[in-house]
Amino acid sequence: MDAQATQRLQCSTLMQFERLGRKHSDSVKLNRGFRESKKLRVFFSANWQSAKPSPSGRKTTPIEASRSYNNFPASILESGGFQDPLDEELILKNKSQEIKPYVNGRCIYLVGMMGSGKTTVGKVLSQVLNYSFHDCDDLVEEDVGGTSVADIFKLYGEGFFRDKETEVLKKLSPMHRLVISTGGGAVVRPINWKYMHKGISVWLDVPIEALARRITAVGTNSRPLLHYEAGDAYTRTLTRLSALFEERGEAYGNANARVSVENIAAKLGHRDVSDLSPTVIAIEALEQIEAFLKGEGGFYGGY
Ligand SMILES: Nc1ncnc2c1ncn2[C@@H]1O[C@H](COP(=O)(O)OP(=O)(O)OP(=O)(O)O)[C@@H](O)[C@H]1O
Ligand SMILES: O=C(O)C1=C[C@@H](O)[C@@H](O)[C@H](O)C1
Repeated sequence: MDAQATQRLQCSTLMQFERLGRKHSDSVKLNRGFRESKKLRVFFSANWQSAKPSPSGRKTTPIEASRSYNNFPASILESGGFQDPLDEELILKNKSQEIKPYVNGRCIYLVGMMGSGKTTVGKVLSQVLNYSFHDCDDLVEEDVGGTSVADIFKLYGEGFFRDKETEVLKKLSPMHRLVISTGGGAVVRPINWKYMHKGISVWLDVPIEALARRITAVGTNSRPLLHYEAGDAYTRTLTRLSALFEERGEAYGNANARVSVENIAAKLGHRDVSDLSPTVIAIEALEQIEAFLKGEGGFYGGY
């Protein structure tokens, strides 16, 4: 990235913090040493915290953000937690506007295990980027005359399903301005990566235990690969997911960007990844996409 582009990005994030600060309070202190020390620290006053309770009734804690210039733009989530949904929405909107020109219409492919939130987070991303959302499983079902994924597995077998999945990815690959939730197993076929690499791929990395909890809550009817193990529902799901992840963990690593919900939770001081809203995860996805674009070598330089 050239120096001018770097400077533009710094200014934009700085302004984003400033805008947030002005919206809520006049008492934002920006560390004056930022440019010299190459660090930005933003403090929102305790004043603001008491003047503006979160709609959920939770008391928000003072926010402190520390940005390292070296890995700029590192996640805005290091701020210590924007617990107000309105703040999350605003940050998401600003971030999407900031990086949209650089994404330049490329499709975003979300990959990850079953239940990792590809559909939920994908819809948030598509809305904020003004892209269309597509779910590969739905497209396969349509292609097979409205047959459910579970029935496709039962009637025609997994190989047939995987062929259809590849066909769908091939059809999507020349398109633009889509957010695509891929099937959990789409990563295993190298040919699928050829298609997905036409866009930007993002791996939603969620711990197996959290996946098993989510899936157990909604049931495994639509997830035929989870129908085999014995035991209670949670243990069965966990066992099967663990085996699948053993096979696929490496393949998910082919994605251009990785969103680790464990990392987000750690940054925000949450003990449970289930406390993270889809909006916060979407913000991190945009941050990681941005980091990928920076690393593409010269892409930002054209702007
Ligand atoms: N951030 C989140 N916190 C808690 N629950 C979530 C979160 N994101 C998604 N879920 C829940 O987890 C379940 C699976 O989510 P979703 O359908 O988005 O995952 P998916 O990756 O698209 O799954 P699949 O590949 O199996 O279709 C849903 O019940 C959803 O409501
Ligand atoms: O993880 C998988 O292999 C799958 C995930 C689902 O999205 C579906 O694509 C199908 O049930 C297979």
